[in-house]
Amino acid sequence: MTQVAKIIYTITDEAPALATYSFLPIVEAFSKPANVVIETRDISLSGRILAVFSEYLTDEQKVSDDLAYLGALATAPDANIIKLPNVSASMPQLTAAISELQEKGYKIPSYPEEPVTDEEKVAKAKYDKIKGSAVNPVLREGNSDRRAPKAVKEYARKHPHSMGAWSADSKSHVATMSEGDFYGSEKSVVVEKATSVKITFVGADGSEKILKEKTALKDGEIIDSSVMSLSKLKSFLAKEVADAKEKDLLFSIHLKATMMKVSDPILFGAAVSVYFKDVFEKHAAVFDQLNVNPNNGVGDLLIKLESLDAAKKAEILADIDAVYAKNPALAMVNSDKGITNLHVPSDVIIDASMPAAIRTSGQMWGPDGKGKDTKYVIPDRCYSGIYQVVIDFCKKNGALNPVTMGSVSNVGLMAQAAEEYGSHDKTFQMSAAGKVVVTDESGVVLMEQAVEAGDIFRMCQTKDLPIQDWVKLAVNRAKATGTPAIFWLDKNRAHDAQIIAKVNKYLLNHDTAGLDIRIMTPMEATQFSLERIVQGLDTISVTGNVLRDYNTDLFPILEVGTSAKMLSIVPLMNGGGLFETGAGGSAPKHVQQFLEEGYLRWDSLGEFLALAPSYEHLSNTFGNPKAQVLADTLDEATGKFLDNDKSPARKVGQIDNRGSHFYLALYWAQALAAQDKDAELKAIFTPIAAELTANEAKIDAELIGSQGKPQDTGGYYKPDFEKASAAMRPSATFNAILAKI
Ligand SMILES: NC(=O)C1=CN([C@@H]2O[C@H](COP(=O)(O)OP(=O)(O)OC[C@H]3O[C@@H](n4cnc5c(N)ncnc54)[C@H](OP(=O)(O)O)[C@@H]3O)[C@@H](O)[C@H]2O)C=CC1
Ligand SMILES: O=C(O)CCC(=O)C(=O)O
Ligand SMILES: [Mg+2]
Repeated sequence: MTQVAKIIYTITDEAPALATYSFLPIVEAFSKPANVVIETRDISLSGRILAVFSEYLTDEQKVSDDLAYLGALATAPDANIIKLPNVSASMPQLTAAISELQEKGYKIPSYPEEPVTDEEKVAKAKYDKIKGSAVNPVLREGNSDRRAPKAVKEYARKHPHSMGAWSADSKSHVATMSEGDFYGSEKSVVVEKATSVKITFVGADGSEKILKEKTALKDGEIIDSSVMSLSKLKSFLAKEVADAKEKDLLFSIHLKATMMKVSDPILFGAAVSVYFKDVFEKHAAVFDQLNVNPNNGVGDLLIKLESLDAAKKAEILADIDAVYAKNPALAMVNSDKGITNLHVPSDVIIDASMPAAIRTSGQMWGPDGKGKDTKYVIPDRCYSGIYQVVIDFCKKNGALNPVTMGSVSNVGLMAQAAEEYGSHDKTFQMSAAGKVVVTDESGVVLMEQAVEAGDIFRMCQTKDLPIQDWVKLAVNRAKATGTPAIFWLDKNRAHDAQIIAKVNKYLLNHDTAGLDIRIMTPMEATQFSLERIVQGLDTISVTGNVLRDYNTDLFPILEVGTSAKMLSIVPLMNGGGLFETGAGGSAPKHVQQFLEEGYLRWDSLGEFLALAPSYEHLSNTFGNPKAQVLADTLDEATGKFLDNDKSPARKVGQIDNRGSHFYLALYWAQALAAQDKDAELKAIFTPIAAELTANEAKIDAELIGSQGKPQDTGGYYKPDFEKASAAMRPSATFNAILAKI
């Protein structure tokens, strides 16, 4: 164990990174008198790019590989990490970040789309590792416990967010495949003893190609394989495009192209190429020349058209317009700017996009900027059914009511890259027909899947110790709350059947007398939880990694308006603590608003909620009672913050993120001044609280006064520290008081 009681605060991207310029100085100031050191580690997209391309940089430009450091730390017993959301980059985000860094004088290579030289091949491999959800799987050496704290739930009951009314004859629905998907093809095996497996493609002509030489497996590990048929996917999509047109619905597709960085961009690209079939067929030669890849969306296509001569460009744009006229209208991401659901693969991320639509009467926005019933295309059947159950429930019972509804918390199996979210290095698109074979060390065939050219083969791993830990966490939460805990598992899925056997086995290790623990299919569990929710009753959802992600946006967005207000704890399996903030992402829309209007809507409640258990954990691991005082007073301050409604509003002239930080600091200092557990902290914070209280109106005026004009942070993916700090800390009075601590 190291001697210094240390919390690592992560530097990330977009809105949470901006918030950090204002909030971190407060955290540092309040921690210092309690002998708690706050260190930062940069896991932003730009930081991660620079860390792995050192050889292209000058000595001054080189940075340390903080993600590697944190990955190792996460397995240490004294780890204490506050993890803010970071960008899980899609291709368009990655290329934008690379360009920004190049413009700033970093001589890193561009993304080699078609690498030829060895150097290009290495660069592409490095970028592909940075792409997508590259941070969370590294840090998540534990399972997840996410819930809306009582104070947050009470706040929502007192200040209910808007909920769009539901009509019984809403035509909105989920469209999902009936065959040829991952669900339909899944095979699963448990290896009793540690071994390693090889994944090989065997062509119809008998030729062999090793897809992955070696994947190490531990005792009792579950492995699965499944296939998405590209031809069945495309015919399904074509049928749904036609059906949306006939039923006069908006067409939308909901995927997780960030976290599922290999498979889902291909699914997204299939939707783009099916919807815009006429354009892609007619202009195939030009698109080939321009390196157009439908997986990167229409946005990327439009950028590439810029390099054509005016006549050719006009012709293609006219053909695109003809497609819009012929096909159903697309759901919009931003109707003012003409950005559709098919523009950017990372603009529509299922965990946030589906609940947002359900909250808005089951509608999305059409090209005319008006809400309209929508077809929600979620190709694979594994989890799509839960959203249809919620839609049916709202059609029958009307919108849920935040004032009276209960809560669905989550205990999620996540540790050690569990299930689909760890499958990237074992996911491949097939270039020819044949079969994919998974063999163990002794050459025994464990699984075999038939494939056609274009199909996606995927293998997942789920380790046994994380499953044991997850079952334990579920039992502990059920005991602590007296609430039913439902395992969302479908015995008809090969993978889930293996998990069910392990759950039944490991539940026997615990005293479950008097607890209500059940196993239901995801669709049954959704129905059961909703029936309870409308009676004001709580239910724990105990789920695998994907449903952990989906449920921790779905229920919070309906219950408390946003997943930003979630407590999100990851008890690391080796004893450390990872405290994630909220359950949502990096809210790119908020950055745009800040740059244009000087108003930052990001709600840091997730950061406040994460920090308290982090201090508490630190107090326990390092025997530092002052840290416990910080935790208790921070909780008190957060309660008062909610009572007094000091979260950011939405518009210029009202309190924003920076104002919310001031109020938290004010209430925190007041709570530290009022407590009697630690005389030293009381003495330090009494004058600070008095000064903050006396200057409340002045500070508030300085903060509000800075709003309403464009801001310069010196960069999007790599802001300039001085400029961003100045923009985020505009109250000289507040800064001067903080400096006195
Ligand atoms: N843990 C992580 O690291 C995660 C990272 N991401 C990444 O975030 C980026 C954007 O993803 P996206 O799906 O758009 O998700 P976001 O959560 O960033 O945005 C969706 C919407 O959620 C609301 N929201 C989320 N957090 C807050 C907050 N703290 N305060 C106020 N509102 C909030 C806003 O909604 P409204 O406008 O309705 O108020 C926002 O526009 C992607 O790059 C993605 O990879 C996504 C999820 C998790
Ligand atoms: O890692 C990511 O890309 C997103 C994570 C996420 O959405 C979640 O854990 O809720
Ligand atoms: Mg999520």
